[in-house]
Amino acid sequence: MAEIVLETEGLTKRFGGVVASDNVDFILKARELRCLIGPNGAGKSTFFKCVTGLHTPTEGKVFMRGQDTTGWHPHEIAALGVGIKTQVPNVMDALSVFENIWMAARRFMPTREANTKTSDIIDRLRLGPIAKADLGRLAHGERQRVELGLVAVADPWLVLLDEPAAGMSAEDVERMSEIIHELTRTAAVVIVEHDMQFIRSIASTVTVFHQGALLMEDHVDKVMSDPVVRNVYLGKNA
Ligand SMILES: Nc1ncnc2c1ncn2[C@@H]1O[C@H](COP(=O)(O)OP(=O)(O)OP(=O)(O)O)[C@@H](O)[C@H]1O
Repeated sequence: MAEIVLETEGLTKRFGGVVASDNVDFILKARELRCLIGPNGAGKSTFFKCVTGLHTPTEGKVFMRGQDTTGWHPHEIAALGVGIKTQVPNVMDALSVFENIWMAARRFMPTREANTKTSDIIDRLRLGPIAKADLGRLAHGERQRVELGLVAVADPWLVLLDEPAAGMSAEDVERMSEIIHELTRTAAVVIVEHDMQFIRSIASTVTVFHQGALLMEDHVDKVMSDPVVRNVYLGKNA
């Protein structure tokens, strides 16, 4: 049986009277790919932030590979082998793609190994043609791929991505979906996402949030054709 890499038990976060995450029980197994979806304000980001250490849950627990990580800081979680891509990237525009990825690699390994690892990531994420370009000169979709490279460099067994396809062209979305599939060869991946085209192209199990709680969890096709989800929670975007 596949190992459980991420589990939450009764995960609850309150902001004053608002229950932003409501008693969420969630399980993700090794190399699974899961999208978290739901309408605006459904609690996806709050759940993501409680898991990645950006918020401390009011109640409940988070376990990663069985280790209780509730209330841990993001850097402590990253040190376990978890790759986190938030919407606030930690990159340097004046450095090249290679240099940015190399700097991330160097945090985890000696220089020579970092050189090899950076080349490997550049191949895996198909960044070869832009490896020497300064990050500040890249198009949005290319930047997003580089940011994924920074996450992949540490060989994570769990990758947590917040809206990786936001603002991308259809072509970029397709490429991002290929890359995410490639990541699942070695890691479980959780993605908070709004982009329905991207979610369909990934065609994984989706977890639907509503009013902070889990509403439904099933294959994307089943969820998309569910009348409650379609009419009430996905609305015209479906
Ligand atoms: N820091 C905060 N302080 C107060 N209320 C918050 C805070 N963060 C989120 N909330 C509230 O918690 C609820 C869930 O918000 P959350 O951002 O988690 O939803 P979401 O599903 O990620 O929405 P979106 O798709 O718009 O990003 C909302 O009612 C929101 O207003």
